[in-house]
Amino acid sequence: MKKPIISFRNVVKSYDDDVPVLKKVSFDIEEGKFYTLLGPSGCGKTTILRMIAGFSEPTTGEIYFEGKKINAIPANKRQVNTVFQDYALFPHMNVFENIAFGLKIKKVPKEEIKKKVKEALRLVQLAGYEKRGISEMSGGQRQRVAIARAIVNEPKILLLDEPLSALDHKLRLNMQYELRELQQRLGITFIFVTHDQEEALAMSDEIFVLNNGNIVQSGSPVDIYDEPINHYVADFIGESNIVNGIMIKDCLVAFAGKEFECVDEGMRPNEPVEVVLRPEDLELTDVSQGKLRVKVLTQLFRGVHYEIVCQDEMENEWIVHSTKKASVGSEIGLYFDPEDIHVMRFNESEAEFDARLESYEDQGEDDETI
Ligand SMILES: Nc1ncnc2c1ncn2[C@@H]1O[C@H](COP(=O)(O)OP(=O)(O)OP(=O)(O)O)[C@@H](O)[C@H]1O
Repeated sequence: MKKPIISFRNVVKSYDDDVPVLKKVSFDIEEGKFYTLLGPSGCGKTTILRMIAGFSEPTTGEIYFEGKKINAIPANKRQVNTVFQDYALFPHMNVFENIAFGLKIKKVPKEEIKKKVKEALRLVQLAGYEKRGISEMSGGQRQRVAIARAIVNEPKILLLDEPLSALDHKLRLNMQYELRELQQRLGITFIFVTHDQEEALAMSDEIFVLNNGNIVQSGSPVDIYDEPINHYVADFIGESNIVNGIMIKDCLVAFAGKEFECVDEGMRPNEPVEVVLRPEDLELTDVSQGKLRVKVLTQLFRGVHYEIVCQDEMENEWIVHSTKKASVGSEIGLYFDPEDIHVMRFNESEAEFDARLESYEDQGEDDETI
């Protein structure tokens, strides 16, 4: 890994001597990538963002920016800008004044401000909107003004705290695409917070999945979707069938009363495991060709596919997403390939996540302006 732009080492955050809201969190952020902090409400995503921005300090542990400790560096001395959920635009100012605000405070010369605001507006595809009032802009346009206001300062890191949550579904999808494209064009590091797994999968280079003050897994969207580390991640990232099983030996797992060839290795013989099969990886077939014999319990039309709930002979329920229809009450077969089976250890812990972090040495310098 390249030298990280941001590193957290054993960062704990507690309020009022309570149970910590972040419990010894360690991670590295590489420059120029799109990161997403993903997790349910209250898991600590915004707390991490606020500490990167400099609005809040760790109770214990260290935060580094390009190798320098920045725990106590105030927000205005960091090369970091934030786009907030509610955009926090000034309603009485026009678009130009909103975007120019920070530069004016920094006493940047007028001509330079004009040039920078124009460029920022071009980047968010709002060229020519300088004189518009904020109240005359749509939700998506306000969102873009908020982004322009953040990027006009040329930050090295842009933090985005659920910036799409106020938008309707279609606009949200458009903005996902635009944000991703903007990040690639600017080449700066984006750290995006969301509780929406589809958004995280669509936009990110790297996802950190959080639960209850811990990072439980980090990786590319495909890694996290295909190889969830535990039940929580498998359940949170997309719909999953999760059943208990036994890893008989390398590449052979038993569940639902049968043995199946798989691709997982490295577990103890006869280790109890959880087995994940994604609904879209299950194919409906004849009983004779299926690997599992199931009875169809319910079927719902979901637009792109049917969602079919079946039950096997051991009474495990299986959700199947299929473009084919099934008949409720009929007996059918489910077919899947060995690589569609994802085997997870029980109790894959956060301590193991920390151990997997590459060690990043020479981080001993004290706080200083960066
Ligand atoms: N200033 C504060 N004082 C006390 N507790 C706080 C404070 N700020 C946050 N918390 C608590 O810390 C925990 C984590 O909050 P945080 O805002 O980081 O979660 P989140 O994952 O961003 O959630 P959401 O998606 O709802 O914004 C929550 O239990 C919250 O109540």
